[in-house]
Amino acid sequence: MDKMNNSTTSLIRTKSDQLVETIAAALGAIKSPVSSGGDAAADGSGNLSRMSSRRLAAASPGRGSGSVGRNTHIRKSRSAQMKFDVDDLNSGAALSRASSASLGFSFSFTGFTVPADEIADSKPFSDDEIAEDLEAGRQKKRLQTEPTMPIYLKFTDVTYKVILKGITSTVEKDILYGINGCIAPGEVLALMGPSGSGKTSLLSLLGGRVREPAHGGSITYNDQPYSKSLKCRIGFVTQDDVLFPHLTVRETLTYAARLRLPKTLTKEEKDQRASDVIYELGLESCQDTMIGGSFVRGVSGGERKRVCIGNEIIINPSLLFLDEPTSGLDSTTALRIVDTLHDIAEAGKTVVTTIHQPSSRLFLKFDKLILLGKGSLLYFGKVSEAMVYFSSIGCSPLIAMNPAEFMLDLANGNVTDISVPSELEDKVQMGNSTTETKSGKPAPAVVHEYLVEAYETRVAESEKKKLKNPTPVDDEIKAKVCSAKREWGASWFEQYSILFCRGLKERRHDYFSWLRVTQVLATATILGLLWWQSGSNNPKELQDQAGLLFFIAVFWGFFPVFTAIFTFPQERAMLSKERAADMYRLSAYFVARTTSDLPLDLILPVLFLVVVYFMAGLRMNAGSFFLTVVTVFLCIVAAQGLGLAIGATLMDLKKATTLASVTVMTFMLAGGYFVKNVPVFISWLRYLSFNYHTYKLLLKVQYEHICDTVNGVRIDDGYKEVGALVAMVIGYRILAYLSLRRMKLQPGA
Ligand SMILES: Nc1ncnc2c1ncn2[C@@H]1O[C@H](COP(=O)(O)OP(=O)(O)OP(=O)(O)O)[C@@H](O)[C@H]1O
Repeated sequence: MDKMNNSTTSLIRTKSDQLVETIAAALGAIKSPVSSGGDAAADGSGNLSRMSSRRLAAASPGRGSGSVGRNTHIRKSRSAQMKFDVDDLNSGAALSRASSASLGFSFSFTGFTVPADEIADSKPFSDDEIAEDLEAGRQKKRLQTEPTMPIYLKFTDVTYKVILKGITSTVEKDILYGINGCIAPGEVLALMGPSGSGKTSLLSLLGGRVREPAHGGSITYNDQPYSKSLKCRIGFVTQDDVLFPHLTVRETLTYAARLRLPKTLTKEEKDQRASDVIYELGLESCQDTMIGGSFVRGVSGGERKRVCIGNEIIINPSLLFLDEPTSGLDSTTALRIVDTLHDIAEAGKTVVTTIHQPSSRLFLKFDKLILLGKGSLLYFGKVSEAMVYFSSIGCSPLIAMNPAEFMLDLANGNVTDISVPSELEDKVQMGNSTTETKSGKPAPAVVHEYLVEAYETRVAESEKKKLKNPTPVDDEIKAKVCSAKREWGASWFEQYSILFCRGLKERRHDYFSWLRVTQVLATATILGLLWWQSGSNNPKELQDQAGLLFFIAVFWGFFPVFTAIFTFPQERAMLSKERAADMYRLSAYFVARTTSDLPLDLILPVLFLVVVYFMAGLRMNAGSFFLTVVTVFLCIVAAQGLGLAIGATLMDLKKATTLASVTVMTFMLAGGYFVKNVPVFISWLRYLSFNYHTYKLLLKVQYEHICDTVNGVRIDDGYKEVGALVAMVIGYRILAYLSLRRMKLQPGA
């Protein structure tokens, strides 16, 4: 028997266990400056050992409870700190390898990763191997992420309401009613509840994503209120995957690293971090695949979700919020993602995630749980103690049931296959139709009321008292949270150039879209054929040719407006998300976004004019051709400005296209070709029309050497027209920029 035990033990003793012992001994000898001597070392090794064998422990509901007791979070956070101490000793590599090996998924927040199959081998370590590992760790130390600042998140009596503005009245809708809870570094908190129970709202509030003072109660980070400096310490993964569909996985993460990582890192170091994250999240095989979207096939849903998580963990956040990271994924992929979250938490981060219908295996992996029902708190505490709590209030499953399903049923007020306490049964027996359903079970509203009351009377007060205890962090760390200083990852010019390149890459398919090129060339050829070698030798010919010039002014005034309208409404979600994370200055984004389209704006009209100009036999000299190209270019940029301004102001494609079509039509009619004798009271309209100024300039370029007036339009020096177009180019863009500035960030974005 003993023999058998011994062999089993030796099998269970993996490389990590041996390493843990070695490191614990080393720690004991060296005495890390952060840990408090031998005790801390022992504690740390215990935790490290727990981490490496977490997979075994996670399967048990008792995980994180029992002997670990009330101080789990403090000890866990110590474990996280210990991890960094250990990393400092260059030994973290093998430890995290061992922990990821059991997941079959290579993840290490220390930056050292090795393919899972390489690690899975359970052959005991030799001393030489350990030395090699330590040596490797020393060599790769520069790849490590900097230690995370621990953040304890506490929230007390959090309420939230939205104001719904109707046509005649304004209604207030309560979303959350007095939610309490806390989470420490090293822990993963799950927010669970039926659809519409307020999970996303609570997550957005905790993540500092709700700006308006519509919420009550207190939310603190290391006992300090939210401040802008926290933005760069918070990662927020939204429910919808907001990514650029035409960028590859590597490009997405590289641009995020370049924009978000601090200026102290070089470009190479930032790119290396992106590579580390790709490796850590197991995205190597799809790193050069496009993300994809509704119209483009790309990476799978699980991979996309991991890219979203990578986008956030790349900044090494202290707090990571995730809105339904496992929705729509199969249970194995979901499990992988939750394992990843655990690995992230183990590195000293505080992780909060909403979760929808988890499997029982997945559910038991979380440390803490908040169960919401219609915006009220039904349970807050350890996951492992949730079932005990519900049975203590008289609610237990009558058949074998996934605990998450049982709790969601309760939160929905559905007590089929669930035993209810005598209090509720009594209400049913009284035969009141409002308290009883057809099946003789208490009505959902009654169950909800009972659960809310039970939590408030039995647990809420003692939990609130616990929340008043100060968090165990230094004043220096607390002060860092309050600092109002906002730090950009890159200078304005760097932000501009990164965003410019990203814009070019994202829209490269547009630039070389044969559809657009064909559209322009086909129109040009038809125009060339219709006006084939037209002359300007007599007034009739002149009038005919002026018609072509007017059409050119209208064509290049019309298209840019309608393409530019889509720019900001389409990128709204991305802009909201990136601005909420303070990734860049709005001005850098705006200038980059508007200038990255310019190359195409120049290529297409040149192609168009090369065909039309020579087919239609317009004035044959290089100067005239060049001035015609410049005029058309000015018209395009002015028209684009109008489109950008309309799109940014309305941020609604339907409204924007309606307004744009009316405006473009008005400008076209006021352009000076169709109506000559415009009434004085409306004649000012033409000065607002870019078609009018472009038409006048085109007439000047073609006919200034022949006549003073063409088709009723006077030809003068052209300065006014150029001035007006330049004013439009700038003015409309300023309007668009100001509209974007006042754009509200969407909560949860
Ligand atoms: N800005 C808003 N305007 C109107 N109603 C809102 C607003 N924000 C939230 N709500 C309402 O508040 C309730 C909670 O919404 P929330 O998105 O937080 O729920 P949820 O639990 O995350 O739901 P789901 O699981 O379906 O995503 C819902 O009834 C929702 O309609």
